[in-house]
Amino acid sequence: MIRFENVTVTYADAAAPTLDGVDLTVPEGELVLLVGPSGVGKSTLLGAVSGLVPHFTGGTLRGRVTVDGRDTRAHRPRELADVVGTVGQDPLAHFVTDTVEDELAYGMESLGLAPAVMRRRVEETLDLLGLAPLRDRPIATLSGGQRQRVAIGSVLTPHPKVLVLDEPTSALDPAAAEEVLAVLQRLVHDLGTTVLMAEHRLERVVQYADRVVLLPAPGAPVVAGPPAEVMAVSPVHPPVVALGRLAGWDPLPLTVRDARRRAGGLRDRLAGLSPAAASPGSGAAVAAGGGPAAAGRAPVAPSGVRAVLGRLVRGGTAPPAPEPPPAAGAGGAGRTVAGTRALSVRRGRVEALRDVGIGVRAGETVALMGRNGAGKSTLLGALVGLVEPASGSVLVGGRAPHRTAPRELVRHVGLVPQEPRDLLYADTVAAECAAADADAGVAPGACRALVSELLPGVAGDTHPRDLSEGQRLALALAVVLTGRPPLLLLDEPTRGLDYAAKARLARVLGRLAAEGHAIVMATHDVELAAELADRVVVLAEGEVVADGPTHEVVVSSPAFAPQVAKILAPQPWLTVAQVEAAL
Ligand SMILES: Nc1ncnc2c1ncn2[C@@H]1O[C@H](COP(=O)(O)OP(=O)(O)OP(=O)(O)O)[C@@H](O)[C@H]1O
Ligand SMILES: Nc1ncnc2c1ncn2[C@@H]1O[C@H](COP(=O)(O)OP(=O)(O)OP(=O)(O)O)[C@@H](O)[C@H]1O
Repeated sequence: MIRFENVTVTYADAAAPTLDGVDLTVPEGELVLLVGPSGVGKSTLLGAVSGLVPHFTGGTLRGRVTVDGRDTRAHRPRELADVVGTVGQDPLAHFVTDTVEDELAYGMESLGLAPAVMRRRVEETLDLLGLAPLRDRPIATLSGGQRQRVAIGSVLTPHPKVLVLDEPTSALDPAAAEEVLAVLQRLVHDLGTTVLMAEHRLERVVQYADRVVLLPAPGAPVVAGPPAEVMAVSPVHPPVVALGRLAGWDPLPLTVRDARRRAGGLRDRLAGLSPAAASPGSGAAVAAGGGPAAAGRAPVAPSGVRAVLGRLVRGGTAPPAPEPPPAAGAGGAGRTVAGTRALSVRRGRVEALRDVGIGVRAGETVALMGRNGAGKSTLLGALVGLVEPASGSVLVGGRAPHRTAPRELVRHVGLVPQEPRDLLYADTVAAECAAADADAGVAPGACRALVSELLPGVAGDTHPRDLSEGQRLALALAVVLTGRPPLLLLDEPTRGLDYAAKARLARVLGRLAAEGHAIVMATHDVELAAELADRVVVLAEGEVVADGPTHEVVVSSPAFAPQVAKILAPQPWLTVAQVEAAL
């Protein structure tokens, strides 16, 4: 159904091709998973199928890509729309209407489907994706995960033969991700739909794949085959595979269930041992950047987030340095740096937070978890003064954020928003980093070194808009981390990041926590939470429903337990690193 014949894609001004001589066949009615490190070219490959590459991205495509017999270079994306449905990494960029219901109908309208069919499919899709309560909502008021569901729903309704999905579960809570994958699998099985999907969270998806296609390194030949065979050699693999490789299991299990069946011996070896406290904060491997370049482009759109936070103190005099973080007690958390008391927040008609009381201490890393729309981003927003309390109070560094001047507030708190684009405004990575260094009043080069530590190989002269998703997130993280605020807020900080990059992020954050910075991250990434958080706070419909040490909260919940915990239960292990250290 999809065919690549000797396909080479080279972006304008790039030193080397992003894809080089790719040959690939995706048969009709298969679910094929595309995997590979951050920035390797997965989105580029998907774009060549939907026609976005090179029609919208520029650059050159040599060779031939056909979808259902149509050459994607000869057909613009619009002319492929009846065959291919595409969900990109940034759904917001592709929404064409204002409300949920209209967006679900739009694709069918442009294909001229009968009104009765349209009506039926909209209703089906609203139910399928849990969107019925949101049907009249303006899309602009939806949470990140709610938007991602709408984006997925809007490509399902026209029933295209081919679905091309770029990290479709990145903003979804674990249960929603399972639902979406079950829906996709049903389309593949029942309708013969062909699905090509790129994902980083392999623990969520690999068991649904008929085949896996691996891009191992930029420009390297693709490796395609049955999931277990590719996972055995892949540089990116889920914890279940990492554990299987560590324990020498053969064949390699891809599911928790298969791994549990083989785990008896490993459990025996681990009996009587206990997980050592993780110490991620050591060593700074700094690699130089290098790679493709892009010409100057229009600035990335500004946004409310940036206007209020972080990057506002630009030009002119350097801002006051951030307050040094209060010292943490040896091995334990220090004094409270931020907190809420009986906090309620309204957003439009929605009571997004209700009676929330939490405190965050110096040196503590807190994971905020909970369903899409539970109020996680709203809580982070309240901590930086982006949203006002309806009742109750918020204090950060002793101040009420919404009443504190931004210039003062940035000394106490920094936020990496869910959409990293919102934070970036310069024309190049280098300029962005220079501004971040100046804003923070630190030596030039600090931000750039952080970018390279998080994700080696990001070229300094690239326009932030041309970065891959993971590269852009690494840049946004570096910009905020350069400011070293005492309270660091991260909204879903792993989109586009491969496992190695996540481990490096964990190391950087671990270092900051050890120095006394407090970290609060809203995340659906249960593996990251297990690795990094001391404490997990679970929100449900705006209320705190659990708050406690990570191992207690996540292990007691099937939705939030990491793979290793499920495999080795009832033993107390959460991560492969813990198991490896103990053996
Ligand atoms: N429009 C563009 N112009 C120039 N370079 C680009 C453009 N789009 C992507 N690139 C570069 O091509 C490389 C591959 O990017 P791509 O988005 O395909 O990677 P990816 O594997 O999808 O990454 P991620 O996992 O982070 O989403 C990156 O180095 C990126 O900077
Ligand atoms: N401007 C707005 N008007 C109306 N409702 C809003 C607005 N902004 C957010 N909401 C609603 O408030 C609730 C909380 O949203 P929030 O973004 O805090 O959720 P979240 O837990 O971060 O979700 P996700 O996991 O999907 O990112 C959601 O139901 C959302 O639809």
